[in-house]
Amino acid sequence: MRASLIQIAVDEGEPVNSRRSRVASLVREVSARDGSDLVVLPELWTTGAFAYESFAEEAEPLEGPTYEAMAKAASDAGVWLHAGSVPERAASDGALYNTSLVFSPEGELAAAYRKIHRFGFDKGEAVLMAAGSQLVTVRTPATTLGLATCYDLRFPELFRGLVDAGAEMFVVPAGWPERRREHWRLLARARAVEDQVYVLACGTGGTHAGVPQAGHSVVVDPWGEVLAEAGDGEEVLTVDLDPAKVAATREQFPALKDRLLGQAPPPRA
Ligand SMILES: NC(=O)CCC(=O)C(=O)O
Repeated sequence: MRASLIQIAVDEGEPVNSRRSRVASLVREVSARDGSDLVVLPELWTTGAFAYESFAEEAEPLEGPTYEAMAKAASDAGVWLHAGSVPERAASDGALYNTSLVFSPEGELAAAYRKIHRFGFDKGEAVLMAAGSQLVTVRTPATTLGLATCYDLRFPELFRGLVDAGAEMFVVPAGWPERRREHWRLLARARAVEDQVYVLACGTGGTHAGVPQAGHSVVVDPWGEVLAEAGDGEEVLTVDLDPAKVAATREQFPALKDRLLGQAPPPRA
């Protein structure tokens, strides 16, 4: 299985419509050039994850312009496409969500994941957006993807939930800032090692809303080895993955079997 992560540079000088068509073209070009089975884009690449004032302005219904452009790009390219996330204005409750979209090679929506942990504490995304409440996995012919977004990476219990739901590959779009780049690199490897899965973590480059982005999209294997890592500009990482390595790693080093599943945690001394 071949995966390509497209680390987009999100700079505010580029209008959202131009970036949307540019990214759709990139999905087609990269898939054709590299023979990718799965293409991954970052979090909130239309606005930038820190461009809080643009969220409401650029919000889209689920089946909005980004959905349409990405569904078409996936079917034109014939790839599974994790299209990163969009600021979604929900038809049901009018709330704003940070929603990831995954399309099948036929251009059908395979899954939508609303980010559960919103970043910003008492400002930014944490107050502007509503929280998702459901774990989402996607069964593809090659593997089962577990979905998470950016700040979610700091919450290992979410990923354990995805493992229990059958995930073998975590796909994590992000808009992580340069200032905490080492947290990003560390946490991506930690999630891979503790859950014995592949981690495909795709961030943004560039600077928006005055926040330089970390870049450093990374692919980690179930043993914690970094298979590929980007720099801080716009860049494509293409990597061959062996889904069977997940089961092999879990058999060779069966630490997941030692979890205290269904038991209360040990009492305090
Ligand atoms: N967009 C985000 O979720 C940013 C997360 C972040 O900056 C951090 O966890 O640190």
